[in-house]
Amino acid sequence: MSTLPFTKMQAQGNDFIVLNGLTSELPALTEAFVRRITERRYGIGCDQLLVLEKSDKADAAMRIFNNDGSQAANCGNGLRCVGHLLIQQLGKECVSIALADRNVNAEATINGICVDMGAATVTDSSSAHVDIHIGNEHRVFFETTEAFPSDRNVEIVTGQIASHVYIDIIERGAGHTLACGTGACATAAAIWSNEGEVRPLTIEMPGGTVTISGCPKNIKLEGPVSQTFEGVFSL
Ligand SMILES: N[C@@H](CCC[C@H](N)C(=O)O)C(=O)O
Repeated sequence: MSTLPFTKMQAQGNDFIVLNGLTSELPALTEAFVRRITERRYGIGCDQLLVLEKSDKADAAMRIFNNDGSQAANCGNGLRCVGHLLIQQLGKECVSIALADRNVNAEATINGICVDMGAATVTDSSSAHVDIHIGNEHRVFFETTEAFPSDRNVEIVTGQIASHVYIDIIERGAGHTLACGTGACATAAAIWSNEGEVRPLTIEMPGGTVTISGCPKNIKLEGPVSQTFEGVFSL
């Protein structure tokens, strides 16, 4: 039986398996394989599988798979976790990570890891919600008077006190999660759009807190991450 090395990481309880294709040979990333390794009882278990590959335009390319087997275009918490791993492995202060539609930079700060997420764009809105594109798609609800869509990530604003914003999350492809990095960015971008003012916000999620700063053209996502364990998966 062959084995596959993996690293388990988390950011505010949003948990990831990282497979490093820069240092090990990977199996075919079929939907069946993704569902098996991400399953919490028969596999290792996680919200998202992150796969690192070689890139000619960044320190590494990152592919993202939800635990239902679907692929995703962005993952803010995953970028912070992989940023932390690459900073340690490469001994650099700042690392670059390539996604399908953008390159992001990650650096270590006093508060954990900060990632320059690139642009977050408002694509639609109603009195109840604002839609945001940040590589992947989000609908941020300020009132729950409309049905939740299943084709995008959903953030529900449950309270706001000054610059502290409380949200719940239902992720496309992973269901309820304790935190979502792109969801935190989308929430800030939706609030900036509604208020007509750009200011740093603290986003409080069920699993922990992140800070959002920068501006809609380049949102910064910052907060702690940790490596929880390393192991080998039996193929
Ligand atoms: N947890 C992530 C988002 C992961 C992908 C998302 N479920 C999608 O399908 O777009 C984050 O931290 O951003």
